[in-house]
Amino acid sequence: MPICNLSGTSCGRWSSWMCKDKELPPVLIIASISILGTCLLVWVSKTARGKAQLPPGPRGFPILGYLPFLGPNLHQLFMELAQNYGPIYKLSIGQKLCVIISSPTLVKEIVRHQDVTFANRNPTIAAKTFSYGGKDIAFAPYGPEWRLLRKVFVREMQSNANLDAFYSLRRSKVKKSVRDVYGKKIGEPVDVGELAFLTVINMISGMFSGGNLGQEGEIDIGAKFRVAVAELVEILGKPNVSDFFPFLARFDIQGVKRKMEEVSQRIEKIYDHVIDQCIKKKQQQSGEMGEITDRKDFLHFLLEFKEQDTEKSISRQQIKALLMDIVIGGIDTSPTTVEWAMAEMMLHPQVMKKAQEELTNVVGINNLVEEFHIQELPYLHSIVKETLRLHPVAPLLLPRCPTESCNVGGYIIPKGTKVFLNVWAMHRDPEFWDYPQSSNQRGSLVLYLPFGSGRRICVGLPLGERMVMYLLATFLHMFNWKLPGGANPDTSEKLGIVLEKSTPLVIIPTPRLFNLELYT
Ligand code: HEM
Repeated sequence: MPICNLSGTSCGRWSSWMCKDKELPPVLIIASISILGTCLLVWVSKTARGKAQLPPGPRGFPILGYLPFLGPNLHQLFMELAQNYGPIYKLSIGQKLCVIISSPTLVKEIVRHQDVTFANRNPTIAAKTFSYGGKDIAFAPYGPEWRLLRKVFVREMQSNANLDAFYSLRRSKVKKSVRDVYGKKIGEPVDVGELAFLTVINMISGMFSGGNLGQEGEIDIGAKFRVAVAELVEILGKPNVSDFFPFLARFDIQGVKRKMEEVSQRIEKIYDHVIDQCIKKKQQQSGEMGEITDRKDFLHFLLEFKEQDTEKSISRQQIKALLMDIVIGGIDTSPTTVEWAMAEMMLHPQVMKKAQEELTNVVGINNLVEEFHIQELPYLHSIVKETLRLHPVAPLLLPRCPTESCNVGGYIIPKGTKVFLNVWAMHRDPEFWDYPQSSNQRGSLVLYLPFGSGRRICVGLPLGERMVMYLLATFLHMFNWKLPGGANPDTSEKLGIVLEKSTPLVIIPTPRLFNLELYT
């Protein structure tokens, strides 16, 4: 075929050498096609390599995406979807692009190799509202302010010395709960989760008020505080359509922002009162003694940083946001873990018996458990570890959000995507764990992350562990427990702000120690 005819024009300067006799030899045509084809292949494969694709994932409806298919237990649904779409997949929820990751290798990629890129959160409107737009630790963007708050929290407030200094306070709250059970509940059904919750909220509010309010003030404020915190947690756990369709945010259709503002203001008033009392006491003490030498409560530490006239100074608003973190991070996580551990032990009475034997050996049958005993209770430690493997309170951690588009497992994750790390699925993966028979792990790839990992790892880990161990040890050492009617406890889950038991564990205590004076 005369090539020049293809263009429909006469041969110009460039083609004149080809067009001598108006036809190309077949060998030249084949060679040209091969060269062109090879170039095209190289170009296509280079472009494909350079431009990674989004991960695969289910389609969902137009506009709504996968929203209509979501249920309350996202962690379970996400694990089921992983069976179809693999360890990394995407979902559109309304206008929000989400990526779910559930393999140890890819999770490591996020929390270790690309930790800085993924060190941001994607807070919901409710979370932004109670944290003054992300002035706290949990929702602050990764940067100098977040670093300063974390440093203060980890090095000063959660240092071993400071946690030890608060032991007498924790001890008095635990003793009070034992007294209450012994006084009113022997032989009666007890809601263990509620018992643990009340003990922990008393410990935590005592730790930041440091006894500045006096007995009556604490009881009065404690009651108001408990009600407000319960409301706040409920609002925080509810899905909000404005989070998935940001253009609706201004209408606040479900009233989530309004309700959160209202309850946050109530809590803020309590904080303001406690902060003022603390400032007053601090001034009195420094007037009397020049320097405060006794134990420092959380607020003392924070106020010291507030007074510094340097870039290390913390504002009153940041102090209140941080107190919110302590409350929200602390009061639901530890009691829920205690409740799960007790439920698992009710299902496996031989485990409870062994834990009680360990306590008898270490503590003594006529002594109270003290926090220093905790280090000598390896069996109880392994029960807590196994509980957090099976029932991590944050099964999807707190979602991460990349600050720039990046590549994970050969797929692109665009900037601003909400990234869920499904540790719940990882903790139960039969490829890595001999579940459910035992917690034996196979291979070195296993990841166990109930407290998260990387820069955003749980900042309250030392306090959380102490509270869980101390409470569990006390409940097991002081009482024998049985199920009403002998029925096995239900272990189905409900994901709210934390992964709770869907029905509360209600069990009956009887005293275990001979010396009944220890209960009063
Ligand atoms: C059994 C107890 C606890 C468990 C299982 C737990 C678990 C977690 C998890 C999984 C995260 C997310 C980590 C990540 O994204 O990688 C987290 C973050 C956090 N936790 Fe805990 N937590 C516990 C107790 C506490 C306590 C007692 C406090 C406060 C006193 C606390 C305060 C926080 C804060 C402020 C963050 C956000 C850290 C950041 O974004 O930099 N937690 N926790």
